[in-house]
Amino acid sequence: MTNQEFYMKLALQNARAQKGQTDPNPLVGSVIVNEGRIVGIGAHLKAGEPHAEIHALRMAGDKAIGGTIYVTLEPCSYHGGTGPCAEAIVQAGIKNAVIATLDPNPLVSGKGIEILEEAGINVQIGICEEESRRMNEVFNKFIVTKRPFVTMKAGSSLDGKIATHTMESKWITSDESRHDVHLLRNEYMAILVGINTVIRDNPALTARIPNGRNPVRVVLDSSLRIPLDSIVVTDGLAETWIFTSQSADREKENMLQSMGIEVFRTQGENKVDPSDVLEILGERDISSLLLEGGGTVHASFLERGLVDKVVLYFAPKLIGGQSAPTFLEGAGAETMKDVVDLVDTEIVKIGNDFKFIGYPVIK
Ligand SMILES: Nc1c(/N=C/[C@@H](O)[C@H](O)[C@H](O)COP(=O)(O)O)[nH]c(=O)[nH]c1=O
Repeated sequence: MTNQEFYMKLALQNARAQKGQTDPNPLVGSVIVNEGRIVGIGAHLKAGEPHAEIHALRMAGDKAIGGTIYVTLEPCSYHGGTGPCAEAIVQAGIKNAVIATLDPNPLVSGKGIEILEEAGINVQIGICEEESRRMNEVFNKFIVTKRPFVTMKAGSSLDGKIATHTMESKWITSDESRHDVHLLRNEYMAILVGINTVIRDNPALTARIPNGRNPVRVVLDSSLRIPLDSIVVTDGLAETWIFTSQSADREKENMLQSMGIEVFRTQGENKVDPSDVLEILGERDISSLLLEGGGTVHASFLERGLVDKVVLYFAPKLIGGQSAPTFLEGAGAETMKDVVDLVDTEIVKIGNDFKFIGYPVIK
């Protein structure tokens, strides 16, 4: 590992530690080094608060003069909350800038670099670029498409079942895995389930970890079948947004709204189109969405190419049963050329379970 990679990885580590706090802003970290010593470290902590570079420059003070700044994302060039970082870096007397990746926002990409270079600062781009881009996979998608980054999550047996054929499902995966799921929920701004999951499991869908941030609970319910005494309707622990269709009962809609539940009537006569859901969530500045099933919902997003990432928790169990539900239902692939391929895959052990992560190839 080169010196530059060492300092950039330290900046990445500081950025990553803020996951779940900075939405809808990206995760950004910065380290300032002068004569072989770290003189400033910073991370963007919360949207609206100072950027990572500003924190690092404040810590470095005069020791920034003649130093090198490492930043995981191109310094901003527009007047955000604390003024443009690129100009602050110039004012502080920094001599070299090492940047992991350019800003994905086409409106500003490259402008920060220009300000640095015009001031005579040596700029190097691309150190740990892939790691930085993957860390901000949510921001990178949302800032360009204004649609949430969608992760499909399931907990299942080795044979892909999410319940027995008698619909028993508590629990398939281990406590450690389910704790990891709550860490995942904490990172996402919204979590989505189909109405069958609400009726069958009556889930809370909250992030039950210390200082956990509960995502907005999104329920696809085309004919407003949701029981009024469901936890997601009555617990008040997080917002619940229900997406329904034109044919849904108005009376039920009014009843839910009187209980503080937002109901979105999408354009479909009897169905809710996932694309409409993503468009509305994007308009409400939801930059990340976790799909928690069931299999029909997963299929409806996956077959439209709307899933950006797959996270599967497999327990070393075999459930079997032709009618036992799996985490992916729907019509399914006709031929092998229609299957969904996953790339950049990773498998980690969690207790006796293992967690699979992969990225669908969008055809
Ligand atoms: N049955 C299982 C899961 N089940 C996932 C969903 O079907 C549940 O309704 C949802 O996680 C319940 O949310 P809660 O009420 O907030 O706990 N998911 C898992 O990873 N492992 C399982 O063994």
